[in-house]
Amino acid sequence: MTYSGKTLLITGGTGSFGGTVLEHLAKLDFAEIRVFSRDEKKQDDMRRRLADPALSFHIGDVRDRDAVQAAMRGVNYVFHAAALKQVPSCEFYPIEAVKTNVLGTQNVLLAAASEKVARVVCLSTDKAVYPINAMGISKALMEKVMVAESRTAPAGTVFTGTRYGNVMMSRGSVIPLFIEQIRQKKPLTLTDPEMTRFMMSLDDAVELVLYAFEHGQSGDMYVQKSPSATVAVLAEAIKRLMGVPNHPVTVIGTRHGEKVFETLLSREERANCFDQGRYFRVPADTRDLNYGKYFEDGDRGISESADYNSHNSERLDVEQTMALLNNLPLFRAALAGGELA
Ligand SMILES: O=c1ccn([C@@H]2O[C@H](COP(=O)(O)OP(=O)(O)O[C@H]3O[C@H](CO)[C@H](O)[C@H](O)[C@H]3O)[C@@H](O)[C@H]2O)c(=O)[nH]1
Repeated sequence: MTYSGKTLLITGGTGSFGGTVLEHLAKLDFAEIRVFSRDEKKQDDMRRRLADPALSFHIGDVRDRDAVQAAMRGVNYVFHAAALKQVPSCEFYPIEAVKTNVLGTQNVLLAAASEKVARVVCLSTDKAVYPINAMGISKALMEKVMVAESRTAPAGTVFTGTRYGNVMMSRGSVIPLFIEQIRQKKPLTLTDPEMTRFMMSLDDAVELVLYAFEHGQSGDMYVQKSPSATVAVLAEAIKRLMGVPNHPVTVIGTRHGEKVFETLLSREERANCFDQGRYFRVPADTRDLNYGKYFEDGDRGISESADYNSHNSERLDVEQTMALLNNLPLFRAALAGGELA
């Protein structure tokens, strides 16, 4: 596809997703890329760092429909990345998660529909599937809002979503934490050695969003097939790569709001999705609101299906996890003594 003359808006564009997607987009020839976010300092840092005349910066909050609408004028495409995504803060302030993740998404989609935007991709997380914490619950509702709005969107406006798992080396996540603990000669704090997580790089996450952007039909959710690792394997891989195989480990137990594994596709979604090689496409549920059917028609496919989770996906061993980590520029920079994000 050619994007010359087109304008893209990225909500939450100063975050780690925004920074990486902009590197990928530089090759795609957009006329203008608008970054919409709340923090003027982060915008100013990004403006200086990238010094790109195609980039423009818009201060605003997705909770504010007028601000979203104003930023959306003349826009062709939207990546909706703005979110409250930290599990503990959403746990203590669930209504704040609803305001940003649910109502904010509705604002983005309604503004996009009224401004005749061609495509919107909403970013979600594996924590939205069988959710147990407020962050995951709010993201699950966000996905429902995306699918519901896709049903009534005007012709020519396509809403899609992506769901991805843990992004390795992302700010505040376990890998930089373990690196820091090794640097400070403190024991690694393992929650539960058998706990598993999907392992994705930031580039994988960006490629998934670009795939949904280019191929998605309205109401589709896209998921990337991802390998997973236990926390014990991850810790072992980091210790070996940092040359301290005997570094001590303490098991601290499961944290507030944490699951022993994450799920990228529910049983029902897996029964109804399309396998597209690297990705699964989950089409929108096109059943109507006919409760008679709901009580009379079951689906054997669902009964026989299993969900796609980090316990039953391809499991990485220590060597494979080391290879994956070694492929991450941010990890290699950290090994060389660089600053952690
Ligand atoms: O000291 C620690 C911290 C984490 N872990 C384990 O490492 C895995 C990954 O933990 P992260 O904190 O990196 O990732 P989470 O799956 O907990 O979720 C993270 O990613 C989410 C986005 O999907 C949110 O941003 C959330 O707040 C953030 O913690 C988990 O099994 C966790 O139990 C440890 O063993 N020890």
